[in-house]
Amino acid sequence: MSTAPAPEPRSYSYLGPRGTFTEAALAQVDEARGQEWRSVNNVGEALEDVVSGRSTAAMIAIENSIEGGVSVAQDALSTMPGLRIIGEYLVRVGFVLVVRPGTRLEDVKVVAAHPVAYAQCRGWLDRTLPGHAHIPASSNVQAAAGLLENDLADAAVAPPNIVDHYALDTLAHGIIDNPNAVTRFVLVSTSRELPRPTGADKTSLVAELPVDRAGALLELLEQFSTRGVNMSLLESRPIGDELGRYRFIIDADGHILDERVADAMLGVRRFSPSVVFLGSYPRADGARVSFDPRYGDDVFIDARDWLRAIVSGEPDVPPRIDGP
Ligand SMILES: O=C(O)C(=O)C[C@]1(C(=O)O)C=C[C@@H](O)C=C1
Repeated sequence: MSTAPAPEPRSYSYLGPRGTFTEAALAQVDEARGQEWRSVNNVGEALEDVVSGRSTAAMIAIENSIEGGVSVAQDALSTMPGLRIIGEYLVRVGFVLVVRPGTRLEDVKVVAAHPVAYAQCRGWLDRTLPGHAHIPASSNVQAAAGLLENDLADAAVAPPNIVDHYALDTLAHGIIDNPNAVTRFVLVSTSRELPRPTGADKTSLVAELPVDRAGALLELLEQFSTRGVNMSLLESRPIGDELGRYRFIIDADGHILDERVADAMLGVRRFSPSVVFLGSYPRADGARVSFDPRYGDDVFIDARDWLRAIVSGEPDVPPRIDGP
């Protein structure tokens, strides 16, 4: 009797050290349980692990409800070839201010924080510690761990459970400017296999505009609106080669195997000098995509069959009785 081959061991890279929100996002991935987890120092290293084959996939933060897009992640996904988003995960975030035991609030002059975390606590920090200086840290947990490694900073912005792991004192709880803050994470791999459509999917892409063409951005947006495809994210990032050149990061509702999304992608490809498909994957919130029946799969298929019949000289395809 032949037995099925054992599944290949997998490894997952994430921004460490242990205790980061990125680790909490990875903990939501069923297939990652019991597999190797590689703690790395930044998003570039996590994605490099995937490209080089050291890791099967990497979890990276892509957007925060207060700070917006995580630019380092958006830029890396736009420029490193061969990467695909295969899953999306949400983590509610909150922060405390921690210090070495004995430090008082009035002693705090320098605060270590991950830039995205700092931006989310900026209002509280400016009000409570006017004139403080900020030292960027590679992650929220590293900001806190660094307090015990050197005295470059007096305090750190860190996740609420940090004192369970490090001998630090909490000076203030709930320092985030909006208590409902959420960070969106994506799982990235080099797999060419498309996650199957679920009816609650998202498609991510990056597109550049034709140079110096009036209305080019409107034309990009029309590729989606004329196919009834809703966009949930549109952000611009500088391409970097000269002033005034931008690429657009787009999240659209639906899966590339949905006819209306595929047709919109063909439109973008015809119009944009550079378009990168980043993936179609299930939405973390599970919200089903709603769209006008005029943009259902059957309408696109019918139109294609009609055209094919004309071109190949086949008998006329009868008109759609429920036509748009
Ligand atoms: O994962 C962590 O804990 C991080 O420090 C990273 C990160 C990010 O890269 O945006 C993740 C979530 C928070 O909103 C702030 C920072």
